[in-house]
Amino acid sequence: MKIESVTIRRMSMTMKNPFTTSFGTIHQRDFLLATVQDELGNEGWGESVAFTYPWYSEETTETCIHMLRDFLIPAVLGKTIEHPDEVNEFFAPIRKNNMAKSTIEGAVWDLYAKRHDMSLAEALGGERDHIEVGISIGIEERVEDLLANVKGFIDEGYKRIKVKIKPGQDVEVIRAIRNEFPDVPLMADANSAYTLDDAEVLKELDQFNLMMIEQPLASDDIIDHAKLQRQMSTPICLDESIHSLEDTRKAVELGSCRIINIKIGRVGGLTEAKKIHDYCAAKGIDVWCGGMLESGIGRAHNVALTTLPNFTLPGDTAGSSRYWDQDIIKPEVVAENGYITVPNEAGIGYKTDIEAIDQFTVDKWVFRAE
Ligand SMILES: O=C(O)CCC(=O)c1ccccc1C(=O)O
Ligand SMILES: [Mg+2]
Repeated sequence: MKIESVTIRRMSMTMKNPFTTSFGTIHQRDFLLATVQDELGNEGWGESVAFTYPWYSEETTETCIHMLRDFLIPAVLGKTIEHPDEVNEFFAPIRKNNMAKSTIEGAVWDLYAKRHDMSLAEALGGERDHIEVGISIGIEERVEDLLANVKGFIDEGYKRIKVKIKPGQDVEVIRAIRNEFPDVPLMADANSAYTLDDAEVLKELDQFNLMMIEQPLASDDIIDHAKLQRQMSTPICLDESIHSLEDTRKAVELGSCRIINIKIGRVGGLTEAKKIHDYCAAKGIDVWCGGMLESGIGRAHNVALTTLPNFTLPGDTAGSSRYWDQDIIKPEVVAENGYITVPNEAGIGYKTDIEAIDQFTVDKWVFRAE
């Protein structure tokens, strides 16, 4: 298939509820959508998960626009591609910028699946017709509000509860949840808010039978995580530290984690995500699919990826209604009793709602092959 055109849209969607991490609160979700078109008029869609502020990683919406316009789109425009794995080869000379790369790569995967009349899940080699999902709950100032949120999501049937923690809002918060909900599958995500100096506090979390603690230490660290894992019985899960299969191999060899959160954007696309999945399957490391407060398009990619067999733990891909009053796909992603049914239709399997997309578009650029 020939890449005839690429369209980039800058989107801005208001979140139903603000989401607070150890870094701050997100009210407005600004992100990019990419549409790639082939010579037959088929269209594939991808989403950039970068935020406007570089708190989670160094990438931002603006750096993604720069990378896409000046390097990544020129690398694929007019090219004939047999399989989406080839996109990685075109991007190989360009360092890092994984979220920017993933925007196009994801769109090419969707295009490829549609062109071959398969679902994206099928194109990836997925095996499940439904996936188990959990929920990620932001920090609340009042523990009562957090407990009410936790209860609401347990009642909705989510398969595991993840809460954000930060220094000063950790052991007591988890204790309060455990007191109320002694058996709920529970985990904590620190988004790199601690250092090894906090090991004593982190070790206190061992008493609460958590499924895991996600990214307690620095976003670029695997050494200290290995030291911490040796002192803690709770499995460590890495998120921010893992950008590639190579990072995964090193973290696993060092013993820096026992679980990996795979985010398509963070690792540069579905091809790399699948490689990490396969490696972890061979090494007996469980993986789950992380979330980045995606719109329906990124969410659909997450659903498809999660159909691979080693996604053995519920991920963060909750239903659209957790994030949006109105999503940009039809139907929206629905989580029912903690399960999302994987769509059978070609590509991402959900229709893009172009009216809604236009409504949330604040800028748009079209690039055509010569
Ligand atoms: O619900 C979601 O999409 C995931 C929420 C979440 O935990 C998160 C949201 C934004 C940035 C980073 C993270 C994270 O997993 O660390
Ligand atoms: Mg995380």
